[in-house]
Order: sequence, then C-alpha cells, then structure tokens
Amino acid sequence: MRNARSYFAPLAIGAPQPVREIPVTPSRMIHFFDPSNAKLRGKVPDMARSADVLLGNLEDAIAADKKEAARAGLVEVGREADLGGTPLWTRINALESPWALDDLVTLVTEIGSVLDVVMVPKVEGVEDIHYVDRLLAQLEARSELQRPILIHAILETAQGVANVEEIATASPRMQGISLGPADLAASRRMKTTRVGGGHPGYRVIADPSSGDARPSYQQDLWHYTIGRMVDACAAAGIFPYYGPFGDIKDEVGCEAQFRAAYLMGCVGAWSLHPVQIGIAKRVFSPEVDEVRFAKRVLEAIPDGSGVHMLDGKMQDDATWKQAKVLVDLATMLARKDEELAEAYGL
Ligand SMILES: CC(C)(COP(=O)(O)OP(=O)(O)OC[C@H]1O[C@@H](n2cnc3c(N)ncnc32)[C@H](O)[C@@H]1OP(=O)(O)O)[C@@H](O)C(=O)NCCC(=O)NCCSC(=O)C[C@](C)(O)C(=O)O
Ligand SMILES: [Mg+2]
Repeated sequence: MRNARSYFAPLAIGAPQPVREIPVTPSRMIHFFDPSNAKLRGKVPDMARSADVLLGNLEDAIAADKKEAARAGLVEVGREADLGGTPLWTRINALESPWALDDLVTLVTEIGSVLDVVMVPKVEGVEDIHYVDRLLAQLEARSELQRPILIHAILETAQGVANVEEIATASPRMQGISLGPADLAASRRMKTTRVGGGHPGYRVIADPSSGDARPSYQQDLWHYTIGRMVDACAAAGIFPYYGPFGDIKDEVGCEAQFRAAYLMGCVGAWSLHPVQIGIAKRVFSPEVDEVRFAKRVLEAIPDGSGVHMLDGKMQDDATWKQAKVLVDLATMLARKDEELAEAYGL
C-alpha cells in the first residue's frame, strides 16, 4: 500500500498526474452496449445523446468468439463515433481471463485519449486495483496521454464485499463501485437466478395472532451490500452505482430497485436496454418538489446554522447539508438538461 506522501504520485515515469477530485458529471445511467454488433455501433451517436455514460462491454454477455471483435469495435467507436461529449467507458474482461491484458493494452494505446473510465469486473481486493493502476500508468506514459484514465470496480464476489473499504481507496484513479448482483449471488451461494431485484421468498412475516392472516412483506436482498458500498464510496470520495437489473420487461420492479438505491446514496445504475435509460433518468434526477423545498431551506438558512421552522419541519445545520446535496445534484443535472433546469427553477 502506498503511503500518504506517495499516494498521488504517478506510477510510471511520464504518466499523467493522478486526479485529486473525481469529476462530478451526470452518470444517472451507465448504458451498456455490445461493440461487436455493427448495428449497435451505428446507433452510438443516438445512444450518446440519450445516455449520461456510454459503456462498451467486453466481458460477460459477449461470447468468447466475439471478444476480439468487441474490442476492435470499441476501438472503432472511440476513433470515429460522434459522442457529443458523453463519456466513454469500457468493461474489460476479468483479470484472470485470457483477454484482459490485450483489452487494456489495445484500448489505452488506440483510444486512451477518449476513454474516461475502465470498469474492472470481479475485483476481490486492492491487489486487483494496484495491478490495473500500474499497467494503466505504463500505457498512459507510452501513449503520452495527458489525463489519467479512471477505474471503476464491480463488487461481485464475497471477498470483494469483505474488502470494499480498501478497494475504494486503493488508488486515486478509483471513480466508483457498482453492485454486480448476479456474480455476487453465485459467489455467496444465494439461491436466486435473477440479475438484481428482490425475491418473493425473502420477506418478514408478522407474529401470529388469533385467526388473522399473517401479513408479510418482501425485503430487499441487496440492502446490506448497497449500504456497505455506499459508505465505502462516500468515505473515499468516490461514487456508488446500483448495477444491472436483468428483468428488462419488469419496468416497475426496475424502477423500485433503482429508487431504493438512489435514496440510499447511489448516483446511478446500469441500463442494459434503451427502456432502462428513461427509468434511470427519472429515478436519479431528484424530484422537482424536493429540489424546490431544498432550495427554500438553503435560502431560509443562508449561513447554514441555527434552528428554523419551514412548513412545520425543523431545519438546522444538518438539514441544510441534506438540502445542499439535492440542490448541488439538481444544479449539475440542470446544466445538461434544459427541461430539468426549467422544472427545478435553476
Ligand atoms: C437484454 C438484451 C439481450 C435484450 O435484447 P433484445 O434484442 O431481445 O431486446 P429488444 O427489446 O427486442 O430490442 C429492441 C431494440 O433495442 C435495441 N437494443 C437492445 N439492447 C440495446 C442496448 N443495450 N443498447 C442499444 N440498443 C439496444 C435492439 O437492438 C433493438 O433494436 P432494433 O429495433 O433496431 O432491432 C439486450 O438489451 C442486451 O444485450 N443488453 C445488454 C446486456 C449486457 O450488457 N449484459 C451484461 C451486463 S449485466 C452483467 O454483466 C451482470 C454482472 C454485473 O456482471 C453481475 O451481476 O455479475
Ligand atoms: Mg458479473
């Protein structure tokens, strides 16, 4: 582990200086597409207009015989597609796979200057981040890149969850962490075949009382992991994301999962299908009434201290900070989205 003095030193001679602050830009949805698919590559400019982040996926869901075509397709997108300023990310193959090394070498060498974030799957501990960190620095130096590529870890093994706090601070490149509910379920031997979402069998039931039916409520299987991930990210100054919701047809279920994650502190989720872009946009943009109320809190307490009443609700230093979280987020999104700017009055 690097010490505090060397934490921000480049890991290769000639590599760009690591960032001190992770850029805060809209990332309500990280939209996944298969770059081996020529038809989808043709739709990249449209996707880039509707999604906050575009991610060329090289890992799971890309068949073994399509891996090289996906890598080459992503290079083509990075070189030729008009992304209109939308960040381009990739998910490389797992570090133990035969493809990960070439993924990194090819992408950084060929399109490093337009690649913002590398998502690393199945991260188990700091050693995985340190490996990618050093390799990226070497490749950046060789390609004379001017800004560092950031790293996003997927939390999809029990060991990764056990080490999540160390992973979050393993490198100044760490941009964020996403929940990987399918691999994580398998790693934990959870008995579900779903990709994210709840399960009707996971519930609490009321105590028996004479003659009455016992009401029961479905609980959130991912609450613990998301809570830990959010704390690890917030403590490290990086960003947590829900990850994928695999039941594409269940738009209501998807929205409910995304909203629970949003309320717990996640800044976005993955969209696997165009329909999920709209869901994520709705969920991860704060509600208009909340933003307008939060603005009133900030106006009512200009110096952020003391105790006040607003519509019968106590406001103090802490609620001022809560209000600031919402207004800062709304302000950032309003810069990108004229409709939201008008609705928020920002
Ligand atoms: C689910 C699938 C198969 C349904 O694909 P479909 O073709 O059956 O859907 P459709 O509704 O019939 O498609 C309608 C139109 O939307 C297009 N379309 C469809 N998807 C997209 C897309 N993503 N981006 C842009 N366009 C898309 C599709 O091409 C079609 O266009 P057309 O009308 O012109 O023919 C398809 O949406 C897809 O392949 N999505 C991406 C899947 C993916 O990336 N999976 C990996 C991430 S999740 C994961 O890895 C887990 C994790 C973290 O690792 C862990 O928990 O462990
Ligand atoms: Mg996975």
